[in-house]
Amino acid sequence: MAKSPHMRRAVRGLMPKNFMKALLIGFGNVGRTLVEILSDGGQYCKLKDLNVSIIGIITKNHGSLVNSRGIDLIRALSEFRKGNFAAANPDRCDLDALNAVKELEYDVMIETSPLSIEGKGEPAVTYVREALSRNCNVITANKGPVAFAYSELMAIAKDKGVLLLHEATVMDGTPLFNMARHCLRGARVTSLEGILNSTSNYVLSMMEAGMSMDQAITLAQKMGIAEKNPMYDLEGWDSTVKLCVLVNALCNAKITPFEVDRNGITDITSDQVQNALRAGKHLKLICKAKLDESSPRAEVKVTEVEARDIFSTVKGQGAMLKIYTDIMAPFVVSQTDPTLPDTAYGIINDLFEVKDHISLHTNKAG
Ligand SMILES: NC(=O)C1=CN([C@@H]2O[C@H](COP(=O)(O)OP(=O)(O)OC[C@H]3O[C@@H](n4cnc5c(N)ncnc54)[C@H](OP(=O)(O)O)[C@@H]3O)[C@@H](O)[C@H]2O)C=CC1
Ligand SMILES: N[C@@H](CC=O)C(=O)O
Repeated sequence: MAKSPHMRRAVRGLMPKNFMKALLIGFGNVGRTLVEILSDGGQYCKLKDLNVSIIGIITKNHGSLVNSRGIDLIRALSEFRKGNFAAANPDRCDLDALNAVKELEYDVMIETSPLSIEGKGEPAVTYVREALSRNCNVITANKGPVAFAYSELMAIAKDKGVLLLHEATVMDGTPLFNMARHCLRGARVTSLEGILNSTSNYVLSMMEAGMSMDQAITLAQKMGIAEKNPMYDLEGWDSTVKLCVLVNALCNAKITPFEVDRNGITDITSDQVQNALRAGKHLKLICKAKLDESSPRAEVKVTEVEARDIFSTVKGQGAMLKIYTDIMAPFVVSQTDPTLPDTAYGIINDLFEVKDHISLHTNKAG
């Protein structure tokens, strides 16, 4: 591959040998939180062995930073807090995501651009496909690629001998896909049931406490947990894509979001929430998938759950997944009050997996 100006960019600082080079697509709530944690030298002592260096940060409207020897992350964060990467930053450039994915040299691409339902996961599906095709590992927090193109992308990853990981896509950093990969071997997942969207559960909980839907949505946006387009949360799309990721990854089945029978919480009124509460019940956006037949059946629906139902214990932005298998009795994975560091941790956990993979397999074409 010809060396582009971005690859020859000025060398500042020293990147020790064996550092994993990461290209970060997106520098929003998730991307920035990840960088804050990675750049916070002393606080997280168990991260010191990760040895990751971010060589590119790409945004859509806020410019990009590229340095093949590693970006100064503290400077990037501090400049971005003032609104943008500074024009005086020697790493600043206008490289867009597709060209960055195609041109730069990196070991792992981290995808944190927004979910797109209308675009069926694009342009992130293309970014992931391009990175995998270049023998690069991929970690995505964006659910689009794994909800819309799971089998195609996994086949490329397998063919190239690289990893496509997505722990942060469902229940943030809660070890769900890692757990399934290592601890569900030999068991067939037959059904899934869960509350998977933090924002809608938060909104319903706040409406129980007397807040209006609009006030609650504004708070969820301030917390950084709502999608860029919050209607994806409220109309059940985010739950739907998460359910698809779970079905595709845990059940080895093929499903895309448009095959899910979906509704959301947009039409739910405060009166309905309060009436349920008076009857000792709670309104919850419940996701269900059944894998018994040849093609999976999946739905996302507002459901009145009894106080004794385990899903009624999911408060605020919490989430819960009940997993049914052919061998064991159903078990539950639950998450309390996740915030952005939880999502960033999902990516960090995947980075450790990529690091191990790279040290085991040295078949990167370069
Ligand atoms: N927030 C959360 O709690 C969680 C989010 N996720 C997922 O993680 C992803 C990121 O979420 P979040 O950080 O909150 O989103 P934000 O909207 O805060 O940030 C998105 C970032 O992606 C950039 N971007 C937008 N379009 C493109 C594009 N076409 N190519 C390259 N970069 C692009 C944006 O740049 P610019 O600002 O310049 O437009 C911005 O830097 C989403 O897919 C979301 O579903 C997953 C788990 C939890
Ligand atoms: N918008 C999502 C963020 C995490 O995936 C949610 O509310 O759950």
